[in-house]
Amino acid sequence: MQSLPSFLQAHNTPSDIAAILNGLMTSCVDISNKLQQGALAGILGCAGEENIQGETQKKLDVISNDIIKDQLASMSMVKGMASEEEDFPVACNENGEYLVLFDPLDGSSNIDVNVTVGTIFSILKTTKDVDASKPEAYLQAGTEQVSAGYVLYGPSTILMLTTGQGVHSFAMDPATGEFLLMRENVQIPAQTQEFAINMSNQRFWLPEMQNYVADLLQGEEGPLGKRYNMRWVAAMVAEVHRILTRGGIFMYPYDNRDPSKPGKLRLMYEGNPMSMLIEQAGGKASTAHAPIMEVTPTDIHQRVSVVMGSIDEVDVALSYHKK
Ligand SMILES: O=P(O)(O)OC[C@H]1O[C@](O)(COP(=O)(O)O)[C@@H](O)[C@@H]1O
Ligand SMILES: [Mg+2]
Ligand SMILES: [Mg+2]
Repeated sequence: MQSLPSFLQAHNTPSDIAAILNGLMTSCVDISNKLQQGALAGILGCAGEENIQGETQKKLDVISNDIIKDQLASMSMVKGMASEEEDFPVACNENGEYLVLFDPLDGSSNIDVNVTVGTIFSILKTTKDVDASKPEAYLQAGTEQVSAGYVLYGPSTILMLTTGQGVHSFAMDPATGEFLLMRENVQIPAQTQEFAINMSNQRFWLPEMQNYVADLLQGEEGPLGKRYNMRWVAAMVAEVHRILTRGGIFMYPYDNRDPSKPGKLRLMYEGNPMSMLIEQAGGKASTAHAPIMEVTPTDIHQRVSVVMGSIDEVDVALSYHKK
């Protein structure tokens, strides 16, 4: 089986991008091992701090963030990084030409209940003259990403990766820490009968989303004419992984719980990288009004509403927003 470094080489991945990806995987092996140790290592529970988004940080949010930060800071091609768990971007190496944005631990409310979590990353190209300590340096649209992916820590540890030429999956061999190629050119089925949304927020959604989900729930007796199943893991990595594996639609729509936040998920650390994966696998990713990757970012921590997955089903959801 082909290892990640030899796959990247065989696919002529620019050496700097390959080095960043291999470096990120070194960090993810470390995070995977920490998660395996779990309670035995005394690393579950809260860190006693809040991140810039006002969310309580878990110890493992902080540990994972530090692992990735230390790794990237040592890499000459990394100009700077921005993390969901860091208030401000971190400038790294002056001569670097790449920026790395990441959600070190996605789905962190799952940690204490021993359920799937993940790491999400996005890589942008920059120039040597930018000031990577400034948020403005990172405000590129998702269409500019040169690579994106996630590592899922579940029953096995899996990498889903794109460098703009399809989506490929790798499984970590726990004995060696190597990521080995499992599937090339993953494709999402165009149609689905499975949706994922946090139904407890229903009363906060806009009427368009209320109407679409009401029709999903009517099944074969409703206008969509088919019976749907529902899943909610509470980790975007797991929801997107399910969609890349067997199709589906995942939504974290705008809601009016807090009018200052157009959705819960973060554009730069979650929305953009996951959209690149979904679109590279033949799916579609939208805010409900525009492609997520075409949103012009104004803040590194900004939120975005998300409707992504099987292309035909996403189009059905979007049709409710045009009515
Ligand atoms: O609390 P909810 O509504 O179930 O939220 C779940 C969503 O929040 C997230 O956990 C947010 O990510 P973080 O854990 O990185 O903050 C997503 O992965 C997931 O889709
Ligand atoms: Mg997250
Ligand atoms: Mg997180």
